[in-house]
Amino acid sequence: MAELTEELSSVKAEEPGAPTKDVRVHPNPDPVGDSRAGTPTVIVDDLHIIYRVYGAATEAEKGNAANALMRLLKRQGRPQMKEVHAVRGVSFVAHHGDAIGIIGRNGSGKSTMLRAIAGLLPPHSGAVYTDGQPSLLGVNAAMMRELTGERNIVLGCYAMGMNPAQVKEKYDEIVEFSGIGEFVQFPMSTYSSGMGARLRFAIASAKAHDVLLIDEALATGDRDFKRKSQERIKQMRDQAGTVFLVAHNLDVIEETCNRVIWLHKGKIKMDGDPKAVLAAYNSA
Ligand SMILES: Nc1ncnc2c1ncn2[C@@H]1O[C@H](COP(=O)(O)OP(=O)(O)OP(=O)(O)O)[C@@H](O)[C@H]1O
Repeated sequence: MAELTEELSSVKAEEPGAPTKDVRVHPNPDPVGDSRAGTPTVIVDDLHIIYRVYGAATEAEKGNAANALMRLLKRQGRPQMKEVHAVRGVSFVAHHGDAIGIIGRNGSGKSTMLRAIAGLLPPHSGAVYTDGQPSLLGVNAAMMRELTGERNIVLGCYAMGMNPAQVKEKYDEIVEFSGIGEFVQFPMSTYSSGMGARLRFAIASAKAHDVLLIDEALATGDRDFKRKSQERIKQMRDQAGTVFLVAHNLDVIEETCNRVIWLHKGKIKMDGDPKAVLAAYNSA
């Protein structure tokens, strides 16, 4: 309970029955200009996410005649459900104006945690509280590959809640930012993975987001695009948005984020200043 600050108490007081322990509050070390900057925007409280995989069998349970006979004799069905405990008791508080890098080895739970913050995965236990609507921009963000870039821009903008006049106003800027040029008239199935990623980011970032979750979407862009996208993330922070960035490219994390969370086997191994966390991660 020592780690629970007054700030968090006041936010969580509005949630009847909300758990009040094991939440780490991290002060924003680099607050930006907006008056909301520094106030909590995402609270993750002792979050556990468990996937259930049906029909998965261990080596020992795999289908051989002896195992099948034993199951028949014991009147058991096929090997049942397996559980993957992907996020194991994660707690932290993010603030308006934060850009938080999430790092960790393959399978450490980064994407799972982002999907849970976006509300796409229900917690097994614990909770996620958000101020504003989180938007997840991932490698597989919904785009229609058979449609042109142009159609995807229009549909993507509508999906983010823009009206036709706003789409018209933003269209040229999105094409310009994505740098895909005349390819905007081509089906997205003809795009390289970098071009697709640039267009996705250009569409998603055309709107101000309370909480934008970016999962490896910047990984395939070239240097020029990385610079532009980092500049745009900075603008979002200035507008008091909160950005979460999952990336294996640690340079992008270091240049873009004011805070880094290192996940290891579903738990937070370290949380703090990017330089310190990245140094520890690199020497692990
Ligand atoms: N849909 C799913 N069903 C079952 N298990 C899953 C599913 N998605 C992820 N997992 C498991 O959850 C754990 C965490 O996976 P996750 O994708 O969140 O890790 P990650 O840190 O994002 O990995 P990477 O760096 O490889 O993208 C892994 O053990 C993975 O096998």
